[in-house]
Amino acid sequence: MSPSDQPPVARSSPGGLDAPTASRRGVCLVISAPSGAGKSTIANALRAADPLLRHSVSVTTRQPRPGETEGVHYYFRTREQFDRMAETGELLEWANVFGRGYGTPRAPVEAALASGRDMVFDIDWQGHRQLRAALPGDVVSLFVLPPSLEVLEARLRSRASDDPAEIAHRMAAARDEISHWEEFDHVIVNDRLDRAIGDARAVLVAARIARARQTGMAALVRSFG
Ligand SMILES: Nc1nc2c(ncn2[C@@H]2O[C@H](COP(=O)(O)OP(=O)(O)O)[C@@H](O)[C@H]2O)c(=O)[nH]1
Ligand SMILES: Nc1ncnc2c1ncn2[C@@H]1O[C@H](COP(=O)(O)OP(=O)(O)O)[C@@H](O)[C@H]1O
Repeated sequence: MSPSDQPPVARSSPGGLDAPTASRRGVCLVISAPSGAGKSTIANALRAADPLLRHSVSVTTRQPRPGETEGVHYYFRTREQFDRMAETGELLEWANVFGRGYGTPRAPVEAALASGRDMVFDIDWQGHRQLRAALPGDVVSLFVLPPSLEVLEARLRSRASDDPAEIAHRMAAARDEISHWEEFDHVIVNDRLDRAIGDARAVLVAARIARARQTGMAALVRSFG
């Protein structure tokens, strides 16, 4: 293999921070968990350590929480606007979660993957299923478990972003979300946050290496004409 055929594996760090290349399609890291288990915290930590990792900003019909910004945390839309986006194919996947619409805009994902950018998705199990079907071979998934349901409830309360009725709704849905854990490639328990972030980072690095190997093999096979 000549140096130019080398797959674009990270050389400077195990995190794969090299500049993206069009010859290497990006990978999608899906992180799912019951509400309050820590998936946003983990996804934010991954992105903070890796500015090239893109966050897929979802569309939702729920109200913004204090501190949430349009276009950064979510695109906040009415139910009518959301339904129109779903009907016209603007959403790569969508689902109703806790009685609200949530969906992934299609165009940014397709552009990012084609230009070799990796993306992290904070979506539920329904979105994970749809994304896997829509982007075969591009998705690696991670399910985050809380140490216990008691800790999960305590985290939802301490986050103080939802009223007691909404917290009760989310706790009632937690068992159902957790029942889908076997559909995911990897499962971690978010007990100590630093360890959970390290585990998530290892999943991302492994996905990048696997993708680089595929790309490297394709380049090698092409070189035989
Ligand atoms: N299918 C799907 N689920 C989403 C999307 N965006 C967010 N979700 C999920 O919707 C649920 C509620 O999200 P949110 O209201 O932000 O609450 P949080 O998860 O407790 O911070 C979570 O399970 C998210 O993973 C999306 O684009 N598609
Ligand atoms: N390992 C952890 N230990 C203690 N608190 C945590 C841990 N991980 C996350 N948290 C806290 O729990 C709350 C819920 O986390 P968040 O990332 O918002 O969950 P999710 O996105 O899954 O709904 C937040 O207040 C967060 O700071």
